[in-house]
Amino acid sequence: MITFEHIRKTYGDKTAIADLSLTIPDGKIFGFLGHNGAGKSTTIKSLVSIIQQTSGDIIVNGMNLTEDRLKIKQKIGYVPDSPDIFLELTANDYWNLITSAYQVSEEVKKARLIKLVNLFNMQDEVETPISDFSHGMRQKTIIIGALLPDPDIWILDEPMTGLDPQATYDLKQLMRAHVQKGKMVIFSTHNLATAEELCDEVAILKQGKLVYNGSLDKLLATMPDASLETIYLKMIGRQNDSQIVKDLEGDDLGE
Ligand SMILES: Nc1ncnc2c1ncn2[C@@H]1O[C@H](COP(=O)(O)OP(=O)(O)OP(=O)(O)O)[C@@H](O)[C@H]1O
Repeated sequence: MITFEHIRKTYGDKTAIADLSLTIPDGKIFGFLGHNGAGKSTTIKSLVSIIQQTSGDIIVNGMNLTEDRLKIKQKIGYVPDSPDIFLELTANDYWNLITSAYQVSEEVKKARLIKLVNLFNMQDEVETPISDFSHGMRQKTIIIGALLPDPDIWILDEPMTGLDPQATYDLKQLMRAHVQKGKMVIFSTHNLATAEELCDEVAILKQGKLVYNGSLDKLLATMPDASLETIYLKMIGRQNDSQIVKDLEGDDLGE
């Protein structure tokens, strides 16, 4: 279980997250939703120790992140929001870097690497520099790296961006299988159809504040027959968007 207790993060005068408290249970797929700049990546980066919160505590399986950073990091597999890292390395060099940082045994590495590389259809690209990859291939390389050490907690910041339909399908299957083992998957997405299909629990952020946190089913039950997109936009979207579209494109919208 992960608990955020009154987390606040400021960048200079700007408050990116304001007094965020929520609980992420084991055995569930947990989705962070919110408009651009809502604070999803800031929340995720605090959890994976890329940045440090200005105040508040993050508790992971009973350990305080500030006190047990390394122990907690060993349990986490993280896919950042941009796959444009370590561009000079080949895919294989990158995976070797990850497995040595996580002290993954050669046996585990071999067994998992072959399966993941085959699953994501990267067999012919193992020795290619990441700089030569398309966006989706870079994304697959990072996902394989994150999952190689077999971490308990998966934290994926917009993981489907740029993935082809097959890789998206496969990743969704992996996410479901991981939580079925009682483990944890946390991800952020702008794709509300994907969130509706995958998430057990969601946190919806607006300008750094929590608008909803809880079961997706309960949220959907607030408006029977409405999609998550409809509910989400009602909660935090503009009310006058159709007028703006008409102003931009005229009245001939085929409505
Ligand atoms: N390094 C930084 N310096 C200053 N401000 C930052 C920095 N990183 C993020 N912010 C600000 O913090 C707020 C939250 O940003 P964050 O990246 O967490 O949003 P997000 O929900 O992940 O957005 P997106 O969906 O666009 O990726 C934004 O207002 C952003 O401008």
